[in-house]
Amino acid sequence: MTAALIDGKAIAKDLRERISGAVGPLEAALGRKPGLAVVLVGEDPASQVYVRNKAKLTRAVGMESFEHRLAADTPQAEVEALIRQLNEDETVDGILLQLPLPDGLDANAAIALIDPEKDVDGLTEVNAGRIVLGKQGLVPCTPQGSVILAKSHLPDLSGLNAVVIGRSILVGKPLALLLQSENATVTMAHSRTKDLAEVCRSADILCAAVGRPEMVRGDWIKPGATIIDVGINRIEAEDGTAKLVGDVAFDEAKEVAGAITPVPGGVGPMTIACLLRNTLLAAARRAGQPDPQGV
Ligand SMILES: Nc1nc(=O)c2c([nH]1)NC[C@@H]1CN(c3ccc(C(=O)N[C@@H](CCC(=O)O)C(=O)O)cc3)C=[N+]21
Ligand SMILES: [Mg+2]
Repeated sequence: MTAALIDGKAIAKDLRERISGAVGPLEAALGRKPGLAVVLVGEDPASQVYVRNKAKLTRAVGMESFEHRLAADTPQAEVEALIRQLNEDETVDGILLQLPLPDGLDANAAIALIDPEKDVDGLTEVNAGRIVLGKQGLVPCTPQGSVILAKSHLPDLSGLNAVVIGRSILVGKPLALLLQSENATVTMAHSRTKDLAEVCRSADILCAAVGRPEMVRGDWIKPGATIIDVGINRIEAEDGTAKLVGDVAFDEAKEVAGAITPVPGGVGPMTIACLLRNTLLAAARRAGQPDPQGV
């Protein structure tokens, strides 16, 4: 058996095109483009690539991109002053503080300052609380993208067994809640879970978000299951070059699963598309406009 490939790159492109179509009418209503501010502290090369891609795709859908690059030794007070300034800036609809921050900086204290209506990463207590309460808010991008990919193959998740490995604040925890709100029966597994392989074998939908290269093996997978691989791990290939792999051993998994997301080209591109979607929603809501439809 060979699994169907869930093409995150194509699904993300399609979502960005629909976002792009909604930006024009919103721009007319606002009298300006929706704006996304990205704050990058320090010089982590992987973060720099990611921030550059985001800025390019933000402009490609017709939004304004504001980039703020601060030195790795920037004092906490200066990071916080920038966030306060972006909160006040009417042309900024979304604020993304690129994580992790360099050592010595307190990410939680900085995130807590972000205006929840501009919190396009969905990391503030207000937006986390809204997910728990089932209220409308801004949902973290990677979990949102993961659910869109799962539903692209399985439109109705109702009654299915979903297993999420990983319980991070950015991904695992909100992903489990979103799957539950789709009426899946959700198990939140993690590094201390007993008989993890056996738990995974119960999954109709298996989401791996642990950050361990190829940890999930083929024999952990129920035949026909849908696999959402959230991991993006940079490892050294046999020939010494760098390559990206997920948290799932793809070549083994594809022989057993019904459908699987590749890495790269799976959840990663969806994360960025959902960030743009959140920026669009934040811009509309801040202006008292209805949520754009069809995105
Ligand atoms: N506050 C915050 N929010 C984030 O969402 C956030 C963050 N900080 N810090 C860093 C991580 C990383 N991240 C990625 C998103 C997309 C790809 C992506 O599109 N990857 C491509 C491959 C890119 C390549 O080739 O390197 C893919 O999977 O196909 C990767 C990584 C978001 N992050
Ligand atoms: Mg864990």
